[in-house]
Amino acid sequence: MTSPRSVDDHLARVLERIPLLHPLEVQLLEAHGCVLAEDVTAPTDLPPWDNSGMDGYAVVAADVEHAVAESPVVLPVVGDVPAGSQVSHRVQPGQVVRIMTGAPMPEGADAVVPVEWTDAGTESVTVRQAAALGQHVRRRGDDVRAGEVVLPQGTRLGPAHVGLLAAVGRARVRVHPRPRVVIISTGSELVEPGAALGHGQIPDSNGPGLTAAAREAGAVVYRVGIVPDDPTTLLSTIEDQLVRADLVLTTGGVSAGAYDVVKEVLSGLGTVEFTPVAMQPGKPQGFGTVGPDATPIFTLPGNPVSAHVSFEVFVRPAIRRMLGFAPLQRPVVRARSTAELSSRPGVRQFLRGVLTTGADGVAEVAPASGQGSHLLAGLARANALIVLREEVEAVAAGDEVEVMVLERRAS
Ligand SMILES: Nc1nc2c(c(=O)[nH]1)N[C@H]1C(S)=C(S)[C@@H](COP(=O)(O)OP(=O)(O)OC[C@H]3O[C@@H](n4cnc5c(N)ncnc54)[C@H](O)[C@@H]3O)O[C@H]1N2
Ligand code: MOO
Ligand SMILES: [Mg+2]
Repeated sequence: MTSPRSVDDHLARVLERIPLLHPLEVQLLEAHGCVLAEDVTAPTDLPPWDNSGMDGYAVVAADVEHAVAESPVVLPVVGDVPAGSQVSHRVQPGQVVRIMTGAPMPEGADAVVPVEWTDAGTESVTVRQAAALGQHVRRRGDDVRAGEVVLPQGTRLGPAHVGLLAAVGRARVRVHPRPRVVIISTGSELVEPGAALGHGQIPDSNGPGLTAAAREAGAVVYRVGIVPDDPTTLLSTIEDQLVRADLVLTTGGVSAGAYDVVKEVLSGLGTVEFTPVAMQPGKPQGFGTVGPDATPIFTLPGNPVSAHVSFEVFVRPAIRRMLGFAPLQRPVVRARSTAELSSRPGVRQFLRGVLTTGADGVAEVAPASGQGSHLLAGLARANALIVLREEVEAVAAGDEVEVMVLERRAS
């Protein structure tokens, strides 16, 4: 039996073989959540022209400088500029134009009197309060200057970035695209969730669970479904799926069982290596590339918790690398353990944990009940993984431990 590799060594070998996906031009909304692969410059100033910051009246500030409630100034309204109006107006001293928020300032006007400071007149208006020079005028270019890089390459596009791209007139943009991940659950005991169960059968929970995990990590996921423990079917399924995959994930069939067909089929195909990793759960791991395009493939262990933990430790960083994200890992914090813990030396232990803030404001983590690799409900209760590194053998209650924070929050 091959001697186990460390988690760090296995992860490094995996990441060496994971490419950053080539940039593609995609529709603006498809780019949401992706990493920008170009510097985006603004073709024009933003705002593109001076405009009103208030619904009110565009005035010459000097005309209203003495306006007060007891001695208002009355001026003729010579035009009306709703937002979107394409008519250009001009204001001469002694005149005003009614204007709405966002509408272009008429030539000659240099301040806006909000409607609340007036009688809201349409033929003439009574102004009861002075507007200072430039007041409530939003200047051309005060947000963005023409030619300015508004978003540099490498920006991960969140909602405000998508809005800004639209504001500078971009309908398409170059990004590192989402990797297409194919997920195959292997096991002759598996049936689709919801189907009637015969003796010895269980629903496929890895397929849906890892589909959700890969989506959350930013991938586009094709869940192929269930493949029985039959080498021919498995081989043809993998070969068929390669055309649409940037990454393949299988679960099950990689341990020491008589029907562990993933190992059997992939050992003779591509460069897949089956190496135990010194971790618990998640010991049996396989990784390599298959097919003409050297598509990376992970063969994850079948036990549901082992599959999810392996995803967190190896697959999620790989998906993030393809997307161009940094950092690749989940955030790690230190927290006080509420319980005594133990771990085998030389093995990195990942315990499901519930991370909270203690009464004294210090982060505190409690092991979620049950740590067996088949106990999925315990994983669903957890919002963190307690990481006991190789050199750790025992943790006393109250000691600090390393905690990998999962995005899910305990309710
Ligand atoms: N003799 C040995 N037996 C096992 C060893 C070992 O070293 N020697 N390792 C154990 C460890 S650790 C793990 S982890 C598992 C990994 O096994 P496989 O990857 O070969 O997975 P299977 O045997 O196919 O399934 C294991 C377990 O998980 C259930 N399973 C599988 N796929 C799914 C799915 N899609 N949804 C829900 N549940 C699934 C399956 O029914 C089994 O109960 O091997 C240990 N054994
Ligand atoms: O290493 Mo296995 O992944 O415990 O259950
Ligand atoms: Mg097995």
